Amino acid sequence: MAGKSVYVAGHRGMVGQALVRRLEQEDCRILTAERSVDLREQAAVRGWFAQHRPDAVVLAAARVGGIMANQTRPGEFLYDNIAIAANVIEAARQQETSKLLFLGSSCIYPKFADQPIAEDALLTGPLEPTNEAYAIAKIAGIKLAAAYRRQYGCDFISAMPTNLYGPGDNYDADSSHVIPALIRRAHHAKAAGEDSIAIWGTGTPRREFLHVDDLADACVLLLENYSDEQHINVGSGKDLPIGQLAALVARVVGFTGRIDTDPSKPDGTPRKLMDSARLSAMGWAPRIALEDGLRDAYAAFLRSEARGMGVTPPTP
Ligand SMILES: NC(=O)C1=CN([C@@H]2O[C@H](COP(=O)(O)OP(=O)(O)OC[C@H]3O[C@@H](n4cnc5c(N)ncnc54)[C@H](OP(=O)(O)O)[C@@H]3O)[C@@H](O)[C@H]2O)C=CC1
Ligand SMILES: C[C@H]1O[C@H](OP(=O)(O)OP(=O)(O)OC[C@H]2O[C@@H](n3cnc4c(=O)[nH]c(N)nc43)[C@H](O)[C@@H]2O)[C@@H](O)[C@@H](O)C1=O
Repeated sequence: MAGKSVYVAGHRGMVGQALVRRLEQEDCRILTAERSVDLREQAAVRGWFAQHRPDAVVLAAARVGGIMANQTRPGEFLYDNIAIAANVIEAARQQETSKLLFLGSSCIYPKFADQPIAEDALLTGPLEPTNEAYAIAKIAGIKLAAAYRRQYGCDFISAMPTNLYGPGDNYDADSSHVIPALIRRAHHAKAAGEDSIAIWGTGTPRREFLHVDDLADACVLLLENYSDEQHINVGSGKDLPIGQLAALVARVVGFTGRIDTDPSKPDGTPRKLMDSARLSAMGWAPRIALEDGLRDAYAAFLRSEARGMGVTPPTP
């Protein structure tokens, strides 16, 4: 990284913000693009790359959302993510970018893959229907990076993060992932003195969570040390049922009421714990335990609520 220019695509998002925080500790120049550069537009992306010619790219821009957003807006998730991946990867090839890291997601794996899921489970079975569109776009991105390595010799690599959370998350009630949704719901129920909250689905699906700062460390390690076609899993190695997660979030937030389930909402895949042994062998390990990470995320939520209301945030 020393002396290189690194373009963080999607720097306003949760992962992009974490990457910028992490790259600020490196001897590199961070490049970002205005949001007016719509990465779905081929000419805009080509123009930006021709002007800035980054040495390295981390592709953390995507149409992202939780289970409900994925299920109800598959057209956007498929089109936007295919277009963003194709435009950025092709522009990087044209401008001879020396390193590119594409970010996929653990939802690329078959719904009933053996657990923990190793990288070679890709394309061995049917996908989870709630996020099939997003998964297909992400698989296309992995395959494009791999094909460009094979055909053109581009040093393009891919990482598959598990479910992420942390500062800068999306707290929208309908489109968010489970952790920000539960933080928000428990916080507002506590403030309103309500005696219960409901979680979507049955509470039995298991999920593996990783704090976004641990992902940023993994990305820098891969950028500096990894150069191969094989995509790399990035997970914490631990999962838990959503019902238990909800109890943990309630404890962190200080909500003491009942936690009900809402089986009319989708459960999604029953389990997607990844095998991250390849990355561990390179010397990476997560540093942030789930409960500590949830406290950090709740503090960030309080800061963002306070900014919205123009007041000083309370202590969590
Ligand atoms: N969050 C998670 O749990 C996981 C995320 N990932 C991957 O990590 C990456 C980042 O996700 P995350 O940070 O959570 O998502 P966010 O939604 O927080 O950030 C995505 C960023 O991409 C930008 N973006 C979206 N569309 C365009 C576009 N057409 N042109 C320019 N910029 C665009 C968004 O800008 P704007 O908001 O202005 O539209 C936003 O800043 C994605 O590739 C995602 O697939 C992988 C596994 C899990
Ligand atoms: C990262 C990953 O994110 C998405 O997949 P997902 O893992 O299913 O993500 P999720 O965080 O939205 O839900 C996790 C679990 O939690 C349950 N759940 C309970 N209560 C709420 C709730 O209030 N909101 C949400 N969103 N989920 C809830 C929910 O029913 C599910 O069982 C993919 O579409 C895809 O984008 C992807 O790759």
